[in-house]
Amino acid sequence: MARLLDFAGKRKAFTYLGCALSGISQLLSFGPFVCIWFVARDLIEVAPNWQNATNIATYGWAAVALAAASIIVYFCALMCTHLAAFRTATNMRKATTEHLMRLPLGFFDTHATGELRRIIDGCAAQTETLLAHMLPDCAGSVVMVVGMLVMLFAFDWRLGVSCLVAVVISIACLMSMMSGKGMEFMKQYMGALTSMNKTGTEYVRGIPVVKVFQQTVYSFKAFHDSITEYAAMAQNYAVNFCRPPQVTQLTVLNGLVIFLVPTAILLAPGEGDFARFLTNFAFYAIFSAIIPTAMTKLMFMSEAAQMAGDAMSEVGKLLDTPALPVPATPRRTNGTDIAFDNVSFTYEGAAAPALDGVTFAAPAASTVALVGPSGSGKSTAASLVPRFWDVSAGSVRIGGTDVRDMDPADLMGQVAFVFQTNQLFAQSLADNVRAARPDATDDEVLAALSAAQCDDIVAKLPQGINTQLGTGGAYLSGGEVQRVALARAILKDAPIVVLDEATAFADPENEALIQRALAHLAAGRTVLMIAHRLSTVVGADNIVVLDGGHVAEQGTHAQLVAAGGLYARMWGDYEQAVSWKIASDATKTGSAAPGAAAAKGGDAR
Ligand SMILES: Nc1ncnc2c1ncn2[C@@H]1O[C@H](COP(=O)(O)OP(=O)(O)OP(=O)(O)O)[C@@H](O)[C@H]1O
Repeated sequence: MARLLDFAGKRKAFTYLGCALSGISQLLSFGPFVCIWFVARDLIEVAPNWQNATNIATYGWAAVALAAASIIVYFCALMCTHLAAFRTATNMRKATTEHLMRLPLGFFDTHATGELRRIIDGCAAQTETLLAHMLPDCAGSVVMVVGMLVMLFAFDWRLGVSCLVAVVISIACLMSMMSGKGMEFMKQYMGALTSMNKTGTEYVRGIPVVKVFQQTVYSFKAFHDSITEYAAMAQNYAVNFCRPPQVTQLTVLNGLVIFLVPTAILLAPGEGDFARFLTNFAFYAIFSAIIPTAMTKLMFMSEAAQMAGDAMSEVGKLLDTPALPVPATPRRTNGTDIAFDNVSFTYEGAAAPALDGVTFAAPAASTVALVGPSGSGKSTAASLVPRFWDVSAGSVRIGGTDVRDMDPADLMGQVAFVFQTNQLFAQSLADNVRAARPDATDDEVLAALSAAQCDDIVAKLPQGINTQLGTGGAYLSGGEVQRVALARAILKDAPIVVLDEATAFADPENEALIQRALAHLAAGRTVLMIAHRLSTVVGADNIVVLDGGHVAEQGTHAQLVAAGGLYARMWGDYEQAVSWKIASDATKTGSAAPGAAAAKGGDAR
């Protein structure tokens, strides 16, 4: 609770004020019952001459005034706790989101999107209910229980004790549900909920695969299993664990009369002042109606506390995940050359290193290409430059400064990274490009788009750069998305550019445009690029060939082809593949009727 309330910042005081007001509201709510006792006493004293009871109206109005005051104070209490609860949830979401930004990328490989969404959003929402409603209700319930005990003994302690039996049984039932086993159940329940969220998100993302292969939800085994596990857990919790104590509690509370009536029948014969005794009995019979309300509030409070406790532990685990270390006294870099010095890197939990003793240099304003078979470590090497991960051994330096010694914001300012798969947000095209530099003007955005060969994209969008992209808006092809990503990198105007497979989704037409955009982006910058299509790296100043995490060879295209090593073999394979494609295109074009060949313009091209 202390850690939770810390998130409220200055609004923490509102929580305390809200709880105090809720307690006052409860005290005021006892008022009408006391008034009823006075009314009953006056009526019984003058019976059957009811007209002699003179203060009935006064007590009636007092009861109405106290009930109204209780409601108004409770409303104010909820206003206060809601103000604190919303701030707490907001600050929690901010803290977790900000912390995510500082975590190494590897964290996102081991934590699914659905799981993180539940922690950031779901957990904050879970604490909202506790702080906004349950906590003031709990404060009110505590006052209610204490007040109830005072009231129970104020008029006739023997009738009070008979009501108390139900309260004691009810509290025992609550305690049994909150016991060690109950907490364990709640943890498992929350775990099942998280797993369902996680696999559910993966399922939604995988729907295209499910549809293409004509599968059903049952074939998405992880999702199906998590639903059945959740259902079994919820049923087990509700039916086997909670039902016996709940049934006992509700029966006892709603059957208070079971204890009260026999006690009254036993005591009545020995009473000297029977009228007073009858008044007290009437009071207890009416007052006992609020006992179930108090106990139900306590029950909801205990459930909300368990859920908030679980939420806090999830949020705590996320916030305790170590962020990438930030240097105490960051060093600035003077140059834009990149140097890998004996770099080794092993993924968490992996048996073998992805990179082992990799050394190469990319002088300022040069273009260096990373090539090699699949899984040789190209993407891993590229990710070490902007510190998506930290090296296990050796160092990556920019302008002679180890990237780990640089201020992360400074490092990010120096490097533009174009990913293999690029994410466009459901915003306008302009805002998507502006993600690289939020203060860029429309003219600067247009210039970047034009340099990235996106003029045709802007021209075909109904509202130009202000057209909404994504759900409910315009859709772009893979190659077009790639060019927009290059526009982002151009707008960022960083001196170092890392390109991970920039032509991955390009058709021949798009590839030509992307190559032109790349030429624009590379001018005067240090470029580290990964490309599978070897044609795109022929002009690179240096080609580093990786194989199994080692540098197999490096040099210019001509030098490597002449050396007759791995690159020469890859180049040979590439040329063969291209000649096969040309041959198959020629066959297709040749065998088709002239009209069909014209219609198949794309193939002929
Ligand atoms: N997040 C990860 N966790 C564990 N191992 C990983 C992770 N990412 C990559 N690897 C492993 O590290 C090695 C290098 O992978 P990397 O993606 O850098 O290769 P690559 O040369 O870029 O491959 P490709 O050309 O297919 O994209 C591979 O053996 C891969 O299985």
